[in-house]
Amino acid sequence: MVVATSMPENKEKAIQLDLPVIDLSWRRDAVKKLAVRACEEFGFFKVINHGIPKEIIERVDRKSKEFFALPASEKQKVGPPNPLGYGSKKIGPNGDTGELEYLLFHTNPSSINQRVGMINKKDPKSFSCVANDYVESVRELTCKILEIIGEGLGLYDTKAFSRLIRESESDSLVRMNHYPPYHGINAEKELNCMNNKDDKGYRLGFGEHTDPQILTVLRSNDVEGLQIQSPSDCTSWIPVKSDPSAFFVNVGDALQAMTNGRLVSVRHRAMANTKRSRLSTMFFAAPSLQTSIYPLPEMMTVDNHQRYRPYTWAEYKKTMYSLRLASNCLELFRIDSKGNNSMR
Ligand SMILES: C=C1C[C@]23C[C@@]1(O)CC[C@H]2[C@@]12CC[C@H](O)[C@@](C)(C(=O)O1)[C@H]2[C@@H]3C(=O)O
Ligand SMILES: O=C(O)CCC(=O)C(=O)O
Ligand SMILES: [Fe+2]
Repeated sequence: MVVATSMPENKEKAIQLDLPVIDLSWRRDAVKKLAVRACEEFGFFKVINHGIPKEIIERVDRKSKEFFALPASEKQKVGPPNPLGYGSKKIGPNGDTGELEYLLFHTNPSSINQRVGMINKKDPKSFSCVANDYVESVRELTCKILEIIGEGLGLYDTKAFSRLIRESESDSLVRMNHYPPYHGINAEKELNCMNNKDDKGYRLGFGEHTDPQILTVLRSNDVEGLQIQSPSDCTSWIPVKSDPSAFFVNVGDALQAMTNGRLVSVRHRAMANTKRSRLSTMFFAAPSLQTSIYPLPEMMTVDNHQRYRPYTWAEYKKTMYSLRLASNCLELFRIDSKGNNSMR
């Protein structure tokens, strides 16, 4: 049910919407139908009863909080985000900025060990062990969700997506974002004069974009901020109610391409709250660099021609890193009904 609640002057409509919730303890038959429907309509859903032990989640939350509380000089020891490392306010290589700091790592255990070993010299393994345990549990959850989606789509090979993430060469990433609160004596007043804020005075934390990978699995603390673009209207943003006990799943560009546009890579953004820190952790599930991504034959029919040209994940990454955050990278790989592509 969609309800327009207000029409603020900044032209962005605030809408309320019941976002899809998938309970993994439900019957498989129901879960697969609902997951596919959610990915078609919103490109997004919330997962509850996911089975990831509370201790794994609590430990990663604690480590992330401890890391971001360190002095800047300590955090910088991780190295600048090129693109992996520790970053503050700068997002990507093309001038994008946001009110956040972050850690971005490859998910293979040695990548995390190498980079974070620099921080806690007394106990170099503690951050990496906690992060690696988290990554492995969330990788498993991601594969389970991808298999549910594969079944829901009626694929002959229901593991076609999950196999790419289980590969040892998978290029999956993990990101920890910290959106600090905005203090200062005149915080509220200053915010009212700032650009990059919404009608509640929240500042833009991470600007609008789609995720380029196959699937993103996100978890956050209880501070809201994530918003997804309404499927029916590109100027409306739907705030996602925070739920630290749940995971939030969104379709990425590669899954949109492999399903020939049936599942949608949703545009989303994160706002920074004025009063409290938002902490979020994302697992970006990606294939290996040499994997060829193309619409699966089962996703094409006489009425639905091939919508994207084949590309390797390495080619897509190169293109995406040449673009600004808000760009629509997948559009450059689209082909029309005559098979023409604008990039070639
Ligand atoms: C501005 C950029 C940051 C980004 C790479 C890009 O050139 C465009 C896509 C951005 C994004 C969004 C989702 C993920 O957070 C991310 C790690 C990714 O794979 O694509 C970031 C990139 C980044 O921060 O390096
Ligand atoms: O931090 C968040 O809540 C979302 C961040 C995000 O979308 C991203 O890092 O790609
Ligand atoms: Fe994202």
